[in-house]
Amino acid sequence: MKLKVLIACYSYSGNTLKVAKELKESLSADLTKIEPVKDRFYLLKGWGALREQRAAIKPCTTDLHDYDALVVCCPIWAGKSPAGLNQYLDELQNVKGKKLGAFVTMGGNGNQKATMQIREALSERGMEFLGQMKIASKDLKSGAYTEMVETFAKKFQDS
Ligand SMILES: Cc1cc2nc3c(=O)[nH]c(=O)nc-3n(C[C@H](O)[C@H](O)[C@H](O)COP(=O)(O)O)c2cc1C
Repeated sequence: MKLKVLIACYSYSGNTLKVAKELKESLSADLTKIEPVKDRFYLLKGWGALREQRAAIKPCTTDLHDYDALVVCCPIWAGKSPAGLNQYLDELQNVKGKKLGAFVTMGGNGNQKATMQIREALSERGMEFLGQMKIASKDLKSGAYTEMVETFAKKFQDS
């Protein structure tokens, strides 16, 4: 069965959005952009993420009523997910019983907690976690991310 997938993408400088657009093509998915109402200075971005804060976001698709699956994606900030992304997770509706995936883009290759944060927050609300992907800047530069996207997409094609 072909899943109807929503990709919810937070991207500050475009890396995550670039990957999200490729996944969108691969899955014929819809894409909604998560954008903060206010931009914050670099250090406050990191601090908000580190402290698992919330930050107001502009209207976007938060109701999963018409979807079978959700892929949440964002950059890593201070090892974690941006405050606006955390806010988005809180605002999601009709998540129970739906499939979930998460991916992050990041400068380095560290032990990043963001995909776990997304998984935990939404598994608690009854979503079924299908998989994750972590894309480093070097994967974006070399083009290796394309194959990673195809492998990740398969989890949503075969369900
Ligand atoms: C405030 C801030 C904090 C960051 N913290 C990390 C980090 O802890 N680890 C890491 O690997 N990259 C970190 N980065 C780099 C971004 O995760 C990386 O460049 C990402 O691909 C950006 O995605 P975007 O272009 O979609 O915003 C940070 C970037 C910013 C702006």
